[in-house]
Amino acid sequence: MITMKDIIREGNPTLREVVPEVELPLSDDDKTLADEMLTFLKNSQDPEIAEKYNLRGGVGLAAPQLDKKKRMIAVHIPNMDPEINEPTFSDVMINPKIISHTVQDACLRDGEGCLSVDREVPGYVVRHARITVTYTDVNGETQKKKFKNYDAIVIQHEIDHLNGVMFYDHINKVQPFAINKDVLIID
Ligand SMILES: O=C(O)C[C@@H](Cc1ccccc1)[C@H](O)SCc1ccccc1
Ligand code: NI
Repeated sequence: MITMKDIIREGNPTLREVVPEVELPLSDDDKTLADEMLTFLKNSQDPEIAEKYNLRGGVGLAAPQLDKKKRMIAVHIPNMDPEINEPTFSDVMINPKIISHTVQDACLRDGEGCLSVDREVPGYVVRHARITVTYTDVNGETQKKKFKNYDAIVIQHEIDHLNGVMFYDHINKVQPFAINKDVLIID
């Protein structure tokens, strides 16, 4: 079971590497890794399990955060409507690629954090408002999906991890909350 001790922190050079594609068809080890990554996110969102194992809540996790140099990310985004128990999106994305995006940008009003960063870094993290992503799923099927709003932000945060990019790289160093007027602010 993945716990916080398995997640590498900023300063580890792996977080700054562009990691290679996952070889297909998936090996048994990679299938196990994919399953464990998604299970970590579900555990981290379960109050009892998270407390028992001292897990930080996460909606996304990239293999390099586990010191695994592979282009693999897990995403498990709960529905904001507490009445709806189903996540808005939950999958492991292998060799994900943003094939198109809007000119319009977006950012989270509250900024971003990272399981590999044990500090607050305030500021707007400006990203594409909507993206189209292709990836291979754990069954070897090619997927092409469109994402917007929070889901698009999370997936871009995770794909950044495959390219050695940290969320604070996107924050304006001089004016962290300066954004141009047509950037969509997501609550
Ligand atoms: O470190 C990671 O990659 C996982 C991040 C992803 C993320 C953070 C902020 C904005 C978008 C994506 C964790 O999910 S950070 C913890 C968290 C948990 C719930 C909601 C927002 C952030
Ligand atoms: Ni992160």
